[in-house]
Amino acid sequence: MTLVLADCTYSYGRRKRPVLSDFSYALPGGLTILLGPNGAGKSTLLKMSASVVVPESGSVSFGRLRAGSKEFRKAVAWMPQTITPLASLTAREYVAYIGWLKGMNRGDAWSQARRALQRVELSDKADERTTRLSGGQLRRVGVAAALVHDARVLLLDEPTAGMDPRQRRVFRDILAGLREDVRVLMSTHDVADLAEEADHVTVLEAGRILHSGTTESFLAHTPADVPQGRAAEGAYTALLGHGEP
Ligand SMILES: Nc1ncnc2c1ncn2[C@@H]1O[C@H](COP(=O)(O)OP(=O)(O)OP(=O)(O)O)[C@@H](O)[C@H]1O
Repeated sequence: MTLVLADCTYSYGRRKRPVLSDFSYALPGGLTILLGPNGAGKSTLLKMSASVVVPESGSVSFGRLRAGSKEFRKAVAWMPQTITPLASLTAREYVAYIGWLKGMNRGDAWSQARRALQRVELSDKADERTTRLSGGQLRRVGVAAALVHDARVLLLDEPTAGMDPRQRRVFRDILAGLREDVRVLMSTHDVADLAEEADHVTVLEAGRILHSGTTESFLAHTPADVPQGRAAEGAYTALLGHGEP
């Protein structure tokens, strides 16, 4: 059972050209990295998959769960690209609030928020107002919020942006420690980020899938003259034929 987008079209405003047109995608198992240049449609794809925005046509589902249903909301977690700090909420309250929005009862949301903050090593900031956190700390609050309700699909929009190297390591360990049946789709501009851990790579350009397959099949695009350690970058550049990560 997986997350499936079938023939989805979405545009920001009636007169705008669709960002995604008749777009179909089935999220593979394990960890999938979503790559693509600025404006390719990665955030839009993640938002549509999370049912945060609704396609004009087509459908989004997770097994028998239709996007928008309460069960779908519980099963699918989304971490936005920008975590908006709220002066009235501490880190723990923020994470618990997301848990509550996802259908947890207040008690569970409160206790699981503590545990989720522990996982991102932010226990010492649990009672700090979110407006007083650094950019990297806020992203970790975002990761904790995505983890709090034990979702079966995690949709993460540039989760590692702004994280220091130690926190990236912690994040990798979190991914490695997820239950085997949890599927993750995460966007990143750091092409080498998680290239070793990822099971699959999907590359978007201008709303189209340029490549979607195993990490091995992605790395097979690496030109022969690319130095060691830069294979992922080489494969990405070769696939795009141009362009920056
Ligand atoms: N709220 C919005 N209103 C209007 N247009 C938007 C909005 N959000 C995104 N777009 C447009 O939709 C297209 C895809 O944007 P999207 O954010 O999905 O790309 P992305 O691949 O995530 O980019 P980035 O790597 O810069 O985060 C872009 O052309 C962008 O200008």
